[in-house]
Amino acid sequence: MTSGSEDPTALRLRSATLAFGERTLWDRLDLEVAPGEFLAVLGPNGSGKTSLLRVLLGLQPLTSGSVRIGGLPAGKGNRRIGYIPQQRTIEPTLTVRGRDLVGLGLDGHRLGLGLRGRAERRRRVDAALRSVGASAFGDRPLGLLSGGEQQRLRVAQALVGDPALLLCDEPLLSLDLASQRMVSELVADSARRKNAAVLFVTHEINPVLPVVDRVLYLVDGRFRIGTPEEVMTSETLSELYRTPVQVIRLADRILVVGGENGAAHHHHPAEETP
Ligand SMILES: Nc1ncnc2c1ncn2[C@@H]1O[C@H](COP(=O)(O)OP(=O)(O)OP(=O)(O)O)[C@@H](O)[C@H]1O
Repeated sequence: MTSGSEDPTALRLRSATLAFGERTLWDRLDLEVAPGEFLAVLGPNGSGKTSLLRVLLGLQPLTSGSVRIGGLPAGKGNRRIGYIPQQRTIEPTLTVRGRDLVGLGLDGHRLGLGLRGRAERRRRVDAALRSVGASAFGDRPLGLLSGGEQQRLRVAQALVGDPALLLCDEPLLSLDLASQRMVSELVADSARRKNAAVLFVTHEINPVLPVVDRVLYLVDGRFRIGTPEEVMTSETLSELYRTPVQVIRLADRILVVGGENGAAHHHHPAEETP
């Protein structure tokens, strides 16, 4: 846990509202996330998931309310935050190596430019590559790696600076089911080891279900926060979507049928289990 003088919460939103013009993305959101906690952020397209991460990164001011990261106001370049941005395809011609990408996660960390600093930088990058099982391909050009391998490196980049808060924006998109599980577990294990809190934006709860502590579900300005058992019910989701939604539990999976976003659960064929 954190020392006594620090804020015991990794992040705290109080009555946080974000609106663009007439459109309110979320209204009076109260959220506290503890160190080591894994929060999945769910919701249909345009419900404000990415905007929430941008607020925490200090890139987007709130319309009203307050935000604190480890007790401090959100601000740009916060080294306590690790960030996995929404995935872009890496050009196959990109010759930058994985370890260079991971090293970018140390920019802004004052390790010095001398020999000592360079050695320390290398030691940390090597450790981060090892922690995601990427040592074998860390020296290969990024563009030639598979989606799952690239995603491991993005996780390593986000973790190399030892963040207290890890923000992940749909890191599972376009990965096959096995890679989705692998990346989810990697993020959860690494964060838990360092007692870092995780906000994990995803369309699909199933790959993260085994590691999720709580869910924040955003729909059209409304939201619910709770354990998956509390939030992922027909009653709660029907209320949120204001239309009948059926939640079906099938073995260890949750199927959501109906709701304006019902189809979103089938947008990404890679996410479906045979
Ligand atoms: N700076 C801005 N000015 C005006 N509108 C914005 C701004 N930033 C985001 N929006 C709008 O807010 C809405 C929410 O966007 P956001 O990217 O947060 O949604 P999301 O839940 O992450 O969606 P997706 O699942 O599609 O990624 C969108 O309709 C977007 O166009």
